Amino acid sequence: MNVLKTAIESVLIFEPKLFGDARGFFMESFNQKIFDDAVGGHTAFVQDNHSRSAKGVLRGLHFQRAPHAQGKLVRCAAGAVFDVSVDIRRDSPTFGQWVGVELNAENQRQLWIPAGLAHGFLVLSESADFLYKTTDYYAPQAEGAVRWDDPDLAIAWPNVGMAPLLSGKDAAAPLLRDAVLG
Ligand SMILES: Cc1cn([C@H]2C[C@H](O)[C@@H](COP(=O)(O)OP(=O)(O)O[C@H]3O[C@H](C)C(=O)[C@H](O)[C@H]3O)O2)c(=O)[nH]c1=O
Repeated sequence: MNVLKTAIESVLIFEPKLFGDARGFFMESFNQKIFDDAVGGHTAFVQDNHSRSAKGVLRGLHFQRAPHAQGKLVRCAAGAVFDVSVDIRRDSPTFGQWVGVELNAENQRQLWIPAGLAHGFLVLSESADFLYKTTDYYAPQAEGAVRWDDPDLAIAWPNVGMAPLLSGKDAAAPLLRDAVLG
């Protein structure tokens, strides 16, 4: 497992080792010891999620407020997505900065998004199966969202030849300054 740092402290890219042969491939998609060593301490996951989306679907930018903030270890098992993490921690030196990385079934890359950051992704392939582990349970009463196209964030979403397909919730999401500072 190769671990890469990003522009946001503690947001990490994991590149698992794929063992290919005539049958296909094998990889360890999660190893608790490797993960804990990489993030610097034991991290317990309590929930696994799986969503499937068509091309052009954009889910996000979402977060759960404390004390229900979720750390997320995300990957794209089939297809390809542009995955984004945004630092919305008001006291962070990288507040308002974002990291974007393509996760796909070829590279099987994973992104670690610590609790307190917002997360979203745009589907690049005809369909994408998105799997992730979370460090806390779903708490809809604590859910927050930030607009995917917030001009202060200026996220460089790839052009997939269509307007993003959003849920009603995401289409109505507030700007970061209203979601977090307001
Ligand atoms: C997240 C979640 C949702 N649900 C139910 C609630 C709704 O009836 C349905 C769809 O929920 P939602 O539209 O919020 O799903 P996404 O838009 O994929 O939300 C996720 O998208 C971004 C990318 C994230 O990082 C979060 O994990 C999460 O906010 O699943 C559950 O039962 N449990 C859950 O943990």
